[in-house]
Amino acid sequence: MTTTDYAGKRILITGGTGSFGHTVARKLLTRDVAEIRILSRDEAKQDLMRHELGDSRVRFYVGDVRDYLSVERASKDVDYVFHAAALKQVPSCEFFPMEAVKTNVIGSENVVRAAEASGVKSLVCLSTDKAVYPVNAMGMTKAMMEKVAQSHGLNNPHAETVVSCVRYGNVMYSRGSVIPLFIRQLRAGGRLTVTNPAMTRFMMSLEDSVDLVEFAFVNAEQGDLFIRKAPSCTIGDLAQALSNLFRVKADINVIGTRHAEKVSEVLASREELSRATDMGEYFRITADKRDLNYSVYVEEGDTKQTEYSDYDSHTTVRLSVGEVEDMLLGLPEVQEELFAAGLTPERSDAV
Ligand SMILES: O=c1ccn([C@@H]2O[C@H](COP(=O)(O)OP(=O)(O)O[C@H]3O[C@H](CO)[C@@H](O)[C@H](O)[C@H]3O)[C@@H](O)[C@H]2O)c(=O)[nH]1
Repeated sequence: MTTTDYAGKRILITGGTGSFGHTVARKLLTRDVAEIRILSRDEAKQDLMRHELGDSRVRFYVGDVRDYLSVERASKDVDYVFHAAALKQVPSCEFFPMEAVKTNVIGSENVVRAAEASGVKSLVCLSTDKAVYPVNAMGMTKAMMEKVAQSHGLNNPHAETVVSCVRYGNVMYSRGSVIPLFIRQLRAGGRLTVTNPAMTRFMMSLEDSVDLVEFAFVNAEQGDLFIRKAPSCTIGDLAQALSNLFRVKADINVIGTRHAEKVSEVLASREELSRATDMGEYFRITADKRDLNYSVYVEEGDTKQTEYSDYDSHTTVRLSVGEVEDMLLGLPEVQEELFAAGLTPERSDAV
């Protein structure tokens, strides 16, 4: 999709008041879009966003993806949908798994159904690496969301709406995540709560994640799932990089892993990679498009799977402490935090 493909189009962002929604909306407003709709539950956040963006092309719909009618209303006459509404916090989903089912699974099905009913051209659903070999309710429900998205094409060969998914790693400085937490702790004296210094996570900027969704809109065929290749770092190195930037000698307090955390994450499994296309910075993983008549397919085991290994945050390109500092310095939020602390946003030697 080129810039002009958005011209005159209506775009719906579910869960649109979050950091992803803000970034996408800002980007789209620089193009000639007819309308951006934000569907979300929190009217106060909507009001804040309305004032921040100050553009009459942005319209706000109070509603909940759990409620089909509210999704249907927001989807009417829409061309493209970014489905970002989700329960994303691992610990809260552990305590309230059925709430995760309602939003992430049933809510996503509502979004798919409403998109098809409204003749939407393309819908991209945002998923996470935690959906691969999931061990927590957040990941399990996101894995189910991916299945719901893929089954749309399987069950509707003449579907009008192309439904695809993208999987992210950790989006740096996202709300409630470890980077803003460590910064707060550094600015409050430097006692850092580190779960396990050896844990690794894929690191992506918000811009990278928005690019990934746009890539999906341009390239998606029914049921595709896209990932963007990403480097990783250990949480110990992340803590060290932030300590260096904020010139604070951190006092590391190892608190142990939280509910249902993994020591590393997998962005794509070996089984998926065996049917993926390497597109340079991205992988396209196609849906298994066989129907239920398995007997008509040639009986051949998939030997290719053994040639691949998981795309795992322990084995992908590993960032050094200095490289993590460079990535952090590229984030406007970290620059602002450094200015607020009276510091110059630049690399510094280990403290
Ligand atoms: O006080 C803390 C909190 C977290 N961590 C560690 O920091 C890493 C990142 O944690 P966090 O930023 O909370 O992210 P995740 O739990 O990995 O989950 C995030 O990343 C997912 C993608 O994998 C998103 O889907 C989720 O919404 C988002 O919360 C993990 O290794 C944590 O163990 C600490 O060391 N100390």
